[in-house]
Amino acid sequence: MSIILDISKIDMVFPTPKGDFTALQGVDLQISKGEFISLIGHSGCGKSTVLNIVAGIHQATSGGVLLNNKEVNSPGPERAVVFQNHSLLPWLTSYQNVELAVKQVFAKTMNKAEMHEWIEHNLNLVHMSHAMHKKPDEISGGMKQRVGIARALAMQPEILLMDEPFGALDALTRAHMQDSLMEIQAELNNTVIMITHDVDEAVLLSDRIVMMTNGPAATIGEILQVDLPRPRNRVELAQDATYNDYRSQVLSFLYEKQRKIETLSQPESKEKSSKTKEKVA
Ligand SMILES: Nc1ncnc2c1ncn2[C@@H]1O[C@H](COP(=O)(O)OP(=O)(O)OP(=O)(O)O)[C@@H](O)[C@H]1O
Repeated sequence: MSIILDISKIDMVFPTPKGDFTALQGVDLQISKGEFISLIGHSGCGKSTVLNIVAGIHQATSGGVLLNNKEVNSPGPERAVVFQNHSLLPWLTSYQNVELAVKQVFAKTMNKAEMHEWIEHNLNLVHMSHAMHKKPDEISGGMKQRVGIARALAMQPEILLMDEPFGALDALTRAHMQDSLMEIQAELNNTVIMITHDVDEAVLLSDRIVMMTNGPAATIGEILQVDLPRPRNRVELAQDATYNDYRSQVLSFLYEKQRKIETLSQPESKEKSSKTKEKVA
């Protein structure tokens, strides 16, 4: 398969009042077209920093990112980002939120009728046609997240970047969203990088799970290839020995090899790392 994204030897150093802080060191990852990659690691290890560099929001201190052999150094519609908190504009309806993105990308290539059809098509993909004229405060958290995904998909990005997209949802809604995302990806063959704290979510959705070491100077510790046939069914997989073996390998990396040492002098990391544990329990 062809490499679409080349993350090459990335270091990221943030200047802070206490001096330079090396967040990432030597992060190197090549991603093929159509791959679903999860980034997992303890809180604060640098997952969002990696995603933000790929999104073009941050510039790596050294090393760089190539998308289809072109250097990434600013945000662009070919890399759509879905955040945990949907980030819809509250004064616009679901339809209008998607429309805004579509106009940004396709104003020169689509006429009005084509745009209308394309917006409806993408809202349909995430099963939101029935509420497309509602504003964000009139729909549930899961529905808002669906609109955020429709907006990202409607830009026809080369890569979908998802930063804990389902982190704020209840378990049942989360499961529905994961299933929808798997269906959409099977249909569109999107290349996806998703940050998650949820081991089951990572194994269920991914082709590869990229496990990051704890910072400072975090890097990729291990990469797990998930060779489970698709379509994947969560109920059947719960009993599947291979699935459970993958799950154990991720847990072992997080809680044995990269055990997060919590001390009283690190109240913030203590609070943050409990986020990972909750999802795992
Ligand atoms: N702009 C910045 N200036 C200084 N330090 C930063 C900056 N952005 C991130 N960091 C630090 O870099 C490290 C990595 O942060 P990052 O947000 O990428 O971690 P993360 O793995 O995504 O965390 P979480 O899972 O909690 O979202 C952290 O120690 C963080 O405090």
